[in-house]
Amino acid sequence: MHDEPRPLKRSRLRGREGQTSSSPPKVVQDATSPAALVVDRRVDLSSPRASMPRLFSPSNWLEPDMRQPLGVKGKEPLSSQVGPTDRRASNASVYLSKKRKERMAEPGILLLPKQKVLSIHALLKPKDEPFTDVMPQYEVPIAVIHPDSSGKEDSSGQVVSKQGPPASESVARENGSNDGPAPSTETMTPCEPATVLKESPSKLEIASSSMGKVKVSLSCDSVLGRPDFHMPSIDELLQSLEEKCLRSYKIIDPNFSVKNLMKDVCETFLELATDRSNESQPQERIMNIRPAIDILKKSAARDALDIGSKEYNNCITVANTSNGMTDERCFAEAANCCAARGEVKELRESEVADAFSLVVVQQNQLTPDELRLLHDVNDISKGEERVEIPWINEISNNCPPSFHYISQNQIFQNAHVIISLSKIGEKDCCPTCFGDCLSSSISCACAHDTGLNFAYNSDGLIKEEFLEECISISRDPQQQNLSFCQDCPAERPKIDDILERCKGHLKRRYIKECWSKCGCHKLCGNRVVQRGISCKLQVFFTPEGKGWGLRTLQKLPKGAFICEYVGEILTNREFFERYIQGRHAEKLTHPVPLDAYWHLIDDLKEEETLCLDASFYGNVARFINHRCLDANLIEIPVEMETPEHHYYHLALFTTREVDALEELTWDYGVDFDDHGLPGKSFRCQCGSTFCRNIKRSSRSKSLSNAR
Ligand SMILES: C[S@@+](CC[C@H](N)C(=O)[O-])C[C@H]1O[C@@H](n2cnc3c(N)ncnc32)[C@H](O)[C@@H]1O
Repeated sequence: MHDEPRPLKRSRLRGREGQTSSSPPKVVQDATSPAALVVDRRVDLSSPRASMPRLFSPSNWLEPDMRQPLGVKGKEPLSSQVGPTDRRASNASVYLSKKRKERMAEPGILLLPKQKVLSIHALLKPKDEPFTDVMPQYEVPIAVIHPDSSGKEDSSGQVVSKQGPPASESVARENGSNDGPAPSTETMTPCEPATVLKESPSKLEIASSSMGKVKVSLSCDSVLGRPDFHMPSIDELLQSLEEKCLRSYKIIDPNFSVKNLMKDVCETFLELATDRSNESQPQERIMNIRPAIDILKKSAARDALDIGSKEYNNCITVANTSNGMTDERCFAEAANCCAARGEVKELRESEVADAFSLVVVQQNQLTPDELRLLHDVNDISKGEERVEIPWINEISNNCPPSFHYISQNQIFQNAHVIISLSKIGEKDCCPTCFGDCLSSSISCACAHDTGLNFAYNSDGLIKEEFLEECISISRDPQQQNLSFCQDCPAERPKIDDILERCKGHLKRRYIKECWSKCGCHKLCGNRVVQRGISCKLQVFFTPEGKGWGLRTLQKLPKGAFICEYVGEILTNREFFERYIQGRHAEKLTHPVPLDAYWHLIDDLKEEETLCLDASFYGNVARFINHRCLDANLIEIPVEMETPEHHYYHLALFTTREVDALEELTWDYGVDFDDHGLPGKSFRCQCGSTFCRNIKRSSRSKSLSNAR
């Protein structure tokens, strides 16, 4: 988009030479002019705001050689996505009025304060108009807002109309007045496409038809543009605009949609033009589809368009879905459906309510907590991590589920996790070490748990041998890798049920990292997990029906630390109670038992049998999907501040080299034949040859094929 070249502007003004700018334009019929042009004022697309640099886009994360693949859909050129109706409508040559105040002050401008508009223009109520054989198949715009007061004038300086009855005539008809000439529907002709595009390089247009429809259209003339001009897809354009709005204009609602903003423009236009706000029948009142949450009350984006409705800032649309969840997306989707079809469809309250059981709530009903749960598209961690973790949805309009992002485990209530320096004995730390423990010729005490050898190499990766051992323990469900409790803590909370036999716990290898009582540097090679996430990750919506997932935006080597599985630390009983109270009904996350030490202690107290629950509080690991057996991540317990193993950190490392944009997965250890336990009720879509959720017959076939 670029500013209009001067010669063109002059040519458009040619017909006005010799006129004073204050001469009031008249409305006449003209069979040769492209559209009915009544009022003009343009949005300056070349304003500094409009050309603000994109500070960030998910694709900026990519290494240069991988930027291309991210765009999954919407690759058709814009022109091919514009249906005949769109083209015809864009031909209606209508422009957005920017500031009502300014307009009123400017000479030669026809858009007046509301009452006057009503008395002059034909933008009143949508009403039934008889269709005759000669009428076009589509609705004919009867009013156009034109970029400047010069408008589309004939040589006498009159504003001209082609398709419809002049606005003043329609109003006269509406009012039952016989003063003006009768509107002649027979003279209406279809809008011819493209003529406007040739005349103006870039402009925002609003067209309104006698049927009460309003359409916003953006014209951008490539011929007059730069030589490097190329046509972006509509999806590309919307995504880029949305990112710009979210970032540059500080609109923090991830549901913000440019399509909806355009729809807002239409709705507000119609409102202003027809005084709909005063309509008495609420069920027929057109509902304003607004950007779901206008937190800043007055966004700069809105400023730029200055839609100017008083109540705009006070109302947001929130959908109440049938399952009782609050979801503003339904509404946006409904609007987007229309927009996707190239229509600016008016959603009436009754229609919307039927479809989604929507209610409109006031913005001030959102609690600070709810606002906090909205996800920043550029960083779902909200600054909690060392790196930004963007999220993207290339499949639908859904945004990630609400949860509190935490980067470190937090105790819910009863979990017995005592972090005390006095509990860390000589054998659990290395106070005399200095700098990097890995570079010392003698392994320190912190390497004891890993066979006098650190688990990490100098590149910060898990050493091959240690990693392979961890993988084989986790993937081989043989008896020798399992231990069984006499009195399994996992079974104890089910007090009313028949206690089941311990299902076994994996005998895991541990990593012991240096910590506060150690003398080494924070950058010591034996401190990897505690330094947090360092690779480029992205939360994305999976196309296979697994919901959200996590992927890497860079190629990762084998043994690389990805993230810790972070959540609330609950006792087993607390989790069980949470589960039976139904608090997990809508949550997809699973409890992760910290059970690696259970079998070694006979009288493990209840408050020491812990699990992690990331449903309500968690980090990015809560998006990692399950893959049976051959997942590219593995979880390894990491001990830091508490030497007794009943509480530990669970860190995820790559089991192999992982390509950029590959989804990251780990094996939850789900037993798909066990239907009794929380969080196991999904139909696995992992796609692995070793999937445990496929029917036994096909599983054995695929396993034997694999061998
Ligand atoms: C820890 S969450 C992972 C993130 C989740 N996909 C989301 O959208 O929030 C686990 C849930 O993801 C879904 N899921 C994970 N792995 C899956 C798989 N292999 N096939 C189908 N659904 C899966 C299931 O609904 C499961 O309950």
